[in-house]
Amino acid sequence: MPVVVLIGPPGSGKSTTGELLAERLGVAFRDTDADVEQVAGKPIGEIFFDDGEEAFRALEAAAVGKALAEHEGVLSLGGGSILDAATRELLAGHTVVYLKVGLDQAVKRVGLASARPLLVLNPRSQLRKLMEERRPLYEGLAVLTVPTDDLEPGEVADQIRAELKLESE
Ligand SMILES: Nc1ncnc2c1ncn2[C@@H]1O[C@H](COP(=O)(O)OP(=O)(O)OP(=O)(O)O)[C@@H](O)[C@H]1O
Ligand SMILES: O=C(O)C1=C[C@@H](O)[C@@H](O)[C@H](O)C1
Ligand SMILES: [Mg+2]
Repeated sequence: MPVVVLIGPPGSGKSTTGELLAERLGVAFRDTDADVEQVAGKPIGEIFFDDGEEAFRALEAAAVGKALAEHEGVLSLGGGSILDAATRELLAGHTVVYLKVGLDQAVKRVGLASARPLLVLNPRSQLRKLMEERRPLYEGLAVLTVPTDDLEPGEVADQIRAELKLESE
């Protein structure tokens, strides 16, 4: 079972913070977005473009199920993976941490990073919509919520360690 499962919208820092947290705990890091890309043999943007979001979500649900079953370290989930009801059920009993981010910060952060297929056109209004839709799902799944707006990724990682009393291996 993963030590910690990170959830949150695009730009919340799941990949960045997850990698740092794993490093500090001395455990492996895994990101289901990378798992999906490996299975599909192409980047997420191309999966959306060639096969559509539904096909991506099916690959994602399978990747999350597999990672939850076999990964022992820190696991970051794709931002929209919690839209799937079966995935939400699988997350029960896991140490799920919600990385919370405000709209302004999220817009800034995704603007800095590589293209995200759902945010190509008008990232601010797309992000606002998906954050509003998903907030109750993220909140309902989390055993810990960390507001990240005023923290560096390393500080977020340290807060998770402290709040969950996680020891390095
Ligand atoms: N706490 C933070 N403070 C400042 N910048 C951050 C923070 N967390 C992440 N970032 C930056 O924001 C960008 C997006 O972060 P990251 O890719 O980790 O988000 P994500 O939650 O994994 O997004 P996605 O759902 O699209 O995979 C990166 O450029 C990263 O360096
Ligand atoms: O929030 C989302 O729906 C997404 C987030 C990313 O992690 C990727 O899984 C993909 O870009 C979709
Ligand atoms: Mg990510």
